[in-house]
Amino acid sequence: MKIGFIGCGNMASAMIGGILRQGIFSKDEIIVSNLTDEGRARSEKTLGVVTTLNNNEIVRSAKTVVLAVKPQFYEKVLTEVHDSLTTEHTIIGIAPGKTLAWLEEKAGLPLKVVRFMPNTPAQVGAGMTAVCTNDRVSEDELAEILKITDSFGCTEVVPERLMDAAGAVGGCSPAYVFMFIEAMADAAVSQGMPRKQAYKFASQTVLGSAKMVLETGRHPGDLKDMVCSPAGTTIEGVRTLEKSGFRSAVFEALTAAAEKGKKL
Ligand SMILES: NC(=O)c1ccc[n+]([C@@H]2O[C@H](COP(=O)([O-])OP(=O)(O)OC[C@H]3O[C@@H](n4cnc5c(N)ncnc54)[C@H](O)[C@@H]3O)[C@@H](O)[C@H]2O)c1
Ligand code: PRO
Repeated sequence: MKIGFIGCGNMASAMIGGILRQGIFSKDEIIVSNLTDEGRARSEKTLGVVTTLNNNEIVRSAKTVVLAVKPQFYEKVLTEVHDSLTTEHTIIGIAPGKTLAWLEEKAGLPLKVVRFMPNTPAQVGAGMTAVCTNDRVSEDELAEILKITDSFGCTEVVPERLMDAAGAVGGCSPAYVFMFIEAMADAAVSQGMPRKQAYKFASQTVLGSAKMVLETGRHPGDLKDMVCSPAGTTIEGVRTLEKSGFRSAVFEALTAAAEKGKKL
């Protein structure tokens, strides 16, 4: 086995999807653990990878192990697999708040530790992942790790002190963008547009606007100004968004998410 995932829910499935699509590893080189037989059957059916109910089997069969359970279960899982871990292992944490030092301490031996902060758009190969490592991970090993994260989207290597910021602007923000899309579509529906068409307009507009920021390299404010005709329709919407505290609401939401990450 090349890689093992302890827990195979939303995030693990999204990452494995990219790894398989890009041919980084094959189905028989990936092992995942599930809590129940139903979960195991689901992972086999949807991903076709090797499955087990035994977390120690993951650690015994793969040298790279991703901890893909909720942060509340990290300590329990690390205690459970402690005796199977060796200094040859690379442990990858994907939970907010679980630092490199914390992961190494709970693993109980000096090993390679990596943190990913991915997001759910990884499911469609358009993820954004922050990566940091401890100093046992060499440049060559990091390059291999980046092949994994690049398979499900874009990657930025960041210093660990930026992982909570990355969690907010990358990990959590899809939820806020989906809320924005939903609200835009609701408004279009209230103006008479069919629901399905409203989602298409809202989603494609978010996608296209993001693409403009990425591809033109122009300042978002500049791109916003291009849309606002003098005495036109858009600037009226800008006025009401500013009045409703739109920017501040987004600022506060991301700050709250980053601060929560520091406490987990
Ligand atoms: N969902 C996101 O947007 C996102 C983004 C970035 C990081 N993360 C992080 O990814 C991790 C997983 O999140 P998720 O959204 O995939 O959660 P999830 O609930 O979808 O998946 C977790 C899976 O782990 C399984 N599990 C729980 N305890 C287990 C155990 N002891 N052994 C084996 N399996 C066990 C659960 O049955 C579940 O299938 C979390 O730490 C989360 O913070 C999530
Ligand atoms: N989702 C996880 C959470 O809500 C981590 C980032 C995105 O905690």
